Formats: sequence, C-alpha cells, structure tokens
Amino acid sequence: MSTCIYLDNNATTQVDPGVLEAMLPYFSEYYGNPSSMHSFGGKVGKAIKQARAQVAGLLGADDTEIVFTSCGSESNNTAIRAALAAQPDRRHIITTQVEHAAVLNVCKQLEKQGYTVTYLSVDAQGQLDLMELEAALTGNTALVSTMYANNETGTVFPIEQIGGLAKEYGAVFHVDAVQAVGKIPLNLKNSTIDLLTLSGHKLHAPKGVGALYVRRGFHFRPLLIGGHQERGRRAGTENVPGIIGLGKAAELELLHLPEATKRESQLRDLLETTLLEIIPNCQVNGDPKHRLPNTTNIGFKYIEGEAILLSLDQYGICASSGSACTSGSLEPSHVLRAMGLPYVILHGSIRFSLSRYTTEAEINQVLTVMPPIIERLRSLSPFNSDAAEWLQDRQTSNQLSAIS
Ligand SMILES: Cc1ncc(COP(=O)(O)O)c(C=O)c1O
Ligand code: FES
Repeated sequence: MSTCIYLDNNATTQVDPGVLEAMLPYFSEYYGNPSSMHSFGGKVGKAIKQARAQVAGLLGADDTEIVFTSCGSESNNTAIRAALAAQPDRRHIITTQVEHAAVLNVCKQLEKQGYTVTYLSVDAQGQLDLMELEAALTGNTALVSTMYANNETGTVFPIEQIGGLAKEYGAVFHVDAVQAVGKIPLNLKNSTIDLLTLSGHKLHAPKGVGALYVRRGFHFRPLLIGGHQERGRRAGTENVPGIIGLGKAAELELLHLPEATKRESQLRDLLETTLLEIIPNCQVNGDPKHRLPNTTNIGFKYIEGEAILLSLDQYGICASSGSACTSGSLEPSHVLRAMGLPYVILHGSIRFSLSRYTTEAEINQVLTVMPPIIERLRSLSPFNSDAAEWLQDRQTSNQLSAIS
C-alpha cells in the first residue's frame, strides 16, 4: 500500500485499514452528539463506550480509568498539572533529561512558576540510575514523570522499580508510554502507575486522538474545563471518529502484539546486525537488553545523519535523524547528548523504527543501499579520521562547557 519503505514508525504510523473502516461511518451517517438525549446521539455514545473498553483492554485497565484526549502532548500536560493539583503543598518534580518535549517544556515552564525540577541523568545506554532517583526523592516531591520507552533509542526504563520508589515518598507517578503502548505488553492492574499517556497515531490510529489512564481513586483535576464530557475529566465535544479509530487500533494491537513483536524484533535484529557487520565504524545507541522491539538507532562515524537521510530518501526509504534536526534546529539530539556520546556519533546517528507492516524485502533493500551511501558520504567527509575525531570532540566539549 505504502509508496515508500517506511521505517519511521516512532514518528507516526500508517492507519490500519480496519481502523479506517471502523471510523468512516462516524464521519457520515452517525454524526450525532454523544451527549444528546435522543437515541441518534446515544448510538454514538455507545460506540465511544466500546472504544473505551477496547483501550482499557490493551492496558489491562478498567473502562472508567480511560480519558480520551486530543494527543499524547495533551495527556502529558494534563497528567503533570493534575499531579501537582493533587498535592498542592509539594513543590518538587522529578523527570529525566531524555523526555519528550511535551514533558520537558512543561517542566521548564513550571520551574518559572516556582517549582523545583530534577532532571535525572542517563548513562551511555540511555538508562537511569535508580540510586540517583532515590537520592532526589523527598517528602516535597509531588510527581515523578518518566517515559516508558525512549522515542529515539527505544531504551525501556524499569518502570515498576521507579514507581515503587516514587510511592515510598508519596509522589504521584506519571508515565509517558506513547512509544510503549502496543509494543510492550502492559497490565496496569497491579501497577505503581497513577497516570499513563498514550497517543493514537503511534499505534495505527489517526493523528489527533490520545488517551490518559487515570488510576481509579486518583484525585483528578481536569486541564480543559467546560462541559461534562469524559465524566467531567476533559471538556469538549468528543472527536468521535478519532476515538472509534483509537478503540479499534487498541483491539488490533492486542491481537497482533505477541506475533508482531517477535517479527519486528527479528527484522530489526537482521537490519542492525548486518549493518554493523558490513559497515565499519558504526555503533548501536541505546540499551540492547531493555529496548523496544521495533527500534534501532545507529551512529555512523564521521558523517552527518541528515546526509544519510537525504540519500535514503532518494531510494524512497524513510528513516529519521537521531540528531534532533527534525526540529529544524541544528542542535544535536538532547537524548544522545544526555547519553554522553562523542561528537562523531551524535551527528551521524539515524533511527530506523519498524511496524507490523515492515517486510523482509524492505529490510534487504535498506541493507543493499546503505553501504554505498555511507562509503560515498565518508569519502566526502572532512572528519573521516581519528585525528579529526579527537579535534571535534575537543571542540564540542569546549562549546558545551561554554554553554553550561
Ligand atoms: C515519547 C513521546 N511522548 C509524547 C509524544 C507526543 O505525542 P503526540 O504527537 O500525540 O502529541 C511523542 C510523539 O512523538 C512521543 O514520542
Ligand atoms: S546531525 Fe544534526 S547537527 Fe549534526
């Protein structure tokens, strides 16, 4: 179906045809308002109820614990504000240096409003140090907010251990699971998680719909205030087709999860191990033991990630830069920087992220075109020696110390 080899599924995913089919009638014949008293609207309300059950099913949660939102970013904003409102006397937040902007930038704003924020560091594999977390926790900590899995490297955090520590100090535990839902089996029944974010477009539902899991009994305060939709937890007439699509996508993820995870990790490993074998001077960025099954982030020394992406694009292959230039800035990725990777790796890193639609033929095509691309770019690069690498590392550390 796709006209390109799409290996950028952590950025967004193709809408599953079954999801689209489920949504279509809610754009046309079933246009009623789910809050209306008449049965025409009631029918739509019932469909939303079913979608809520489908999303709850994927998370091992109760239907009443699911609040539909417009995206992962809204869920993150809502969760953080709700956690702070639940414990107004506490003024400290703990998060990590490698979060998505929808957590980091909220925290930065909260710092301006008088909160203290600890940004936990990560090691060279992008992994947290639980001792650092424990040392940061105090009776003043209102919230611990960490991602489940990193969008750039796929590194998976030890969520229940983090949550266990947060609970010891009475802090609310929020997890941005946008990259984990549908890729890792979840069961929130006996979890330490109070609030969990997910986003539709990362799991073969459309863009513009997300959800927030709110643990039963959590003293929740809404971000959007107005009508009584979502049982007063998120005002605004529902994005009905989006919600129906998210429900169907959740049902399909649950169905496909065991087999898709196995297939994707096999294809990912084929891609990764072969690239490492046939191309000199490259390395995997991330935690090889605790990683999403669909993601590999590889640093190719001495060249720019963007140059690789542009070359791949000419072959109709979509990947993305692990060097954050996606944002349009020329700053290297904050995630890879937090991992302390050297300049030559930081700048030459790219991410391949697979989905259940990825085929072996597509991976083989990538394996065919990558070696000549890398060879050509390296032959043009002024930094293709260890001496240049040493110089670059020195320059970067000077620049970084000048900034901090
Ligand atoms: C880890 C993580 N959190 C949050 C988001 C934001 O989700 P949305 O695009 O639905 O706002 C993303 C999307 O890139 C993500 O990868
Ligand atoms: S790869 Fe973006 S600045 Fe180097």
